[in-house]
Amino acid sequence: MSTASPLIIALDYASLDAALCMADRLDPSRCRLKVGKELFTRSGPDVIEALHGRGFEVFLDLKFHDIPNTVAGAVQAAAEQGVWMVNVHAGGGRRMMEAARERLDRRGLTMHLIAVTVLTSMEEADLAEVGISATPAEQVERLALLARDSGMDGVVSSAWEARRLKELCGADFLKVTPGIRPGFAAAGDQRRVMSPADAMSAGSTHLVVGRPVTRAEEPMEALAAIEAELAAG
Ligand SMILES: O=C(O)c1cc(=O)[nH]c(=O)n1[C@@H]1O[C@H](COP(=O)(O)O)[C@@H](O)[C@H]1O
Repeated sequence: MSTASPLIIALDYASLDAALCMADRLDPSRCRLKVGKELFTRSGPDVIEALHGRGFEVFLDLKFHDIPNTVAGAVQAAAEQGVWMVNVHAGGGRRMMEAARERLDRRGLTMHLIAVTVLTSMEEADLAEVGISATPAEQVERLALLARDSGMDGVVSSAWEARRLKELCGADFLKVTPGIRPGFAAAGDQRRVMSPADAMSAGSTHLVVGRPVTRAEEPMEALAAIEAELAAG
């Protein structure tokens, strides 16, 4: 089932059963689901098949970062499982991203292919420690332009960079932003958070939301509250 909703709910669970329990409480016409490293490492492709069987589109968030041929193969494998979106690390460089794009194009595989810029958990001091003297905002801009020029459909960044990325890369370039906190939710361990409505008006095209929905007593009520915040703008 395809949905027009910008909401992607992060299924951050340690078992297939727990993830499917949550999926069964959500509506595939009102959100997509994100499967990350922990769940996929435990469950393997079974989780993707099970979510597809329930009508959900899946964002496979494995943040591939390796030599070009290896990443191209991994991206091909994701596309052949019918995944809606997959991501790689823009830090893997132009040749890696181009190889992934070329592999999909050559096989006629359609799937959104996006690149992670700077993780929302990283601050300027963390970048300095790995030899990057730019600020997070500067580094996000640099990697977003590289990702666009290397054939990516969009990037993952914090919503705080979305406005600038829209100016630089256009409205159609996907801007998938985690760190979203509706009015009713606590920031928790996220540092650079933004409300759903502010993130959309800044230029985000998709909002990744985890705990505000998955830890709510009634996940669909939490999702409806986010939809109401979006509608109120
Ligand atoms: O790639 C991601 O989805 C991601 C990138 C990033 O920079 N920061 C970030 O929080 N995420 C993911 O977004 C989700 C946020 O979940 P909550 O903080 O519970 O809303 C988690 O699954 C994170 O792994």
